[in-house]
Amino acid sequence: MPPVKKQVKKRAPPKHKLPDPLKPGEVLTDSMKRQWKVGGAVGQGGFGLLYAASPNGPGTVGPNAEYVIKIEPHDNGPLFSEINFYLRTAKQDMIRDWMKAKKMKHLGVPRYIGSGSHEGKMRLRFMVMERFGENLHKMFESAGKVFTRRDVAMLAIRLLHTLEYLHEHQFVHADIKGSNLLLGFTKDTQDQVYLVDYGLAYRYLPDSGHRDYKEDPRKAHDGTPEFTSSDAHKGVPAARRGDIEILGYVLLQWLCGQLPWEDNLANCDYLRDQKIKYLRNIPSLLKACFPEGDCPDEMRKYLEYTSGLVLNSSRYQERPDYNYLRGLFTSALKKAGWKDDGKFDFLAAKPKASKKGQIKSSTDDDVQSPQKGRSVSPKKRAAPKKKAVKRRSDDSDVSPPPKKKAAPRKQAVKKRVYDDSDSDSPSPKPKPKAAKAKAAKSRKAKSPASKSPKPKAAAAKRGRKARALSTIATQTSPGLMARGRLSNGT
Ligand SMILES: Nc1ncnc2c1ncn2[C@@H]1O[C@H](COP(=O)(O)OP(=O)(O)OP(=O)(O)O)[C@@H](O)[C@H]1O
Repeated sequence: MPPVKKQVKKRAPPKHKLPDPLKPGEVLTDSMKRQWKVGGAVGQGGFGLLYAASPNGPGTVGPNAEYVIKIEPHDNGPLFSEINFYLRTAKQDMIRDWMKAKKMKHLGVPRYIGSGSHEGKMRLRFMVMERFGENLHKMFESAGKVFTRRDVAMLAIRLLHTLEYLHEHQFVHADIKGSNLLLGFTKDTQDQVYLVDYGLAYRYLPDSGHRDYKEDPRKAHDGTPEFTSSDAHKGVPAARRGDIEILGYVLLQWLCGQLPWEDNLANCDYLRDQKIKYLRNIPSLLKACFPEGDCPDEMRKYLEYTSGLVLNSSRYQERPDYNYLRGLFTSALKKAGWKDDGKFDFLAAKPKASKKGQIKSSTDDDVQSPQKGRSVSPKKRAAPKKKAVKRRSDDSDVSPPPKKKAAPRKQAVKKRVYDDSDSDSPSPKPKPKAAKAKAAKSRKAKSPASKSPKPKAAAAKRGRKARALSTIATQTSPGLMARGRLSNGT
């Protein structure tokens, strides 16, 4: 891993505003005239708020309410994009029909429930969603920054189903990562994993046909730095192969603990070059991630497939072979004698559920490594500073934010800064060797030959660091954008 330490110029986040908080008991009426009563706050995004909610009725909204309402100021962009995605892609009957046709019990795409505008002190846009539980990034941290091979295989199968659905409905997600993957809310639904946050979702296949391969440095590096695709690093419109690549990095990180380029997340050109370098030489990527040579075969094959797909610009519009990729993981499970029962090993490492089975919110306490029962200090495990750049899809069925907010080029940028600092100081250095050794031990413990017990140590969860996020919302018009070219290695 080269010790790259280039100076990074950071752009200041664009100005944005958070919505005024809603009062518990406030009633919102959606575009179908259904009324929703707001309960307590359950989350905060970059510049939106989430509340528990129930259909309007007598009494207050309880802690186990089945819905959440996400609100943003009306002239912000991301929620506008998200609602557009949900309306086109995630209507309940669409998802039901797909699952029926594929004989599936679960699909990790949240159903569209409703949306609307609300006039209060400030004009708000809101969306009603099903309520979900804990996110996989927190689970990953609680599990000592490594998931077992069995868990990764079960997750990969579910996520490839989810991506296939999105892709077959003309969209790519473009920001797949643990913090956007939520488990079901109740104990009974914790085998279900939902992909949320469609603020970056992109309609790669509009009615006019698949987008063209066009590099544009001005749009480069959208997404979450460590995971985003080579195409995104070059400013190429997001396509299906990008989601496959991003998922590959996420799975790889879950298995080995840390990606080789996490030493300099602030430098997006470095990340692009590293990813392309390693894609051209998968054995070197595996060596960097698994120094003990214990990379699961299914992961190696997944990466080899991804490399072929991504490094060849003539395969930009290709439909990924979801069956082949899922088959890698189902065969691995079968070969090892593991059942795909959705009973994730990492759940055994998670703090106890509350009385009614809901997952408790996280704390900033130390996290115990379930594999070793060892405590890992928060300092060592602090996430490096990361930010995701978001650009809105340009097809919409909902009324767009007002034009006064639009930038001249009609493009939306949703910029996310993890951690509460926006300083230019370099990211905290990860500890590659320790993480890799831990990951190797965990993989061994879960190898087909061994039958080690599931981790029992109750792990306290750490709270996520505060985030700052900004958006300028506008309409994107790729045809108007100038076409720059970077060396792309294709
Ligand atoms: N349906 C849901 N049920 C429960 N919690 C949710 C749901 N959707 C999102 N959350 C949680 O709310 C928080 C913010 O949600 P989300 O990521 O969608 O917002 P955002 O504005 O896109 O934020 P960011 O992109 O900065 O993460 C996250 O912590 C997420 O885990």
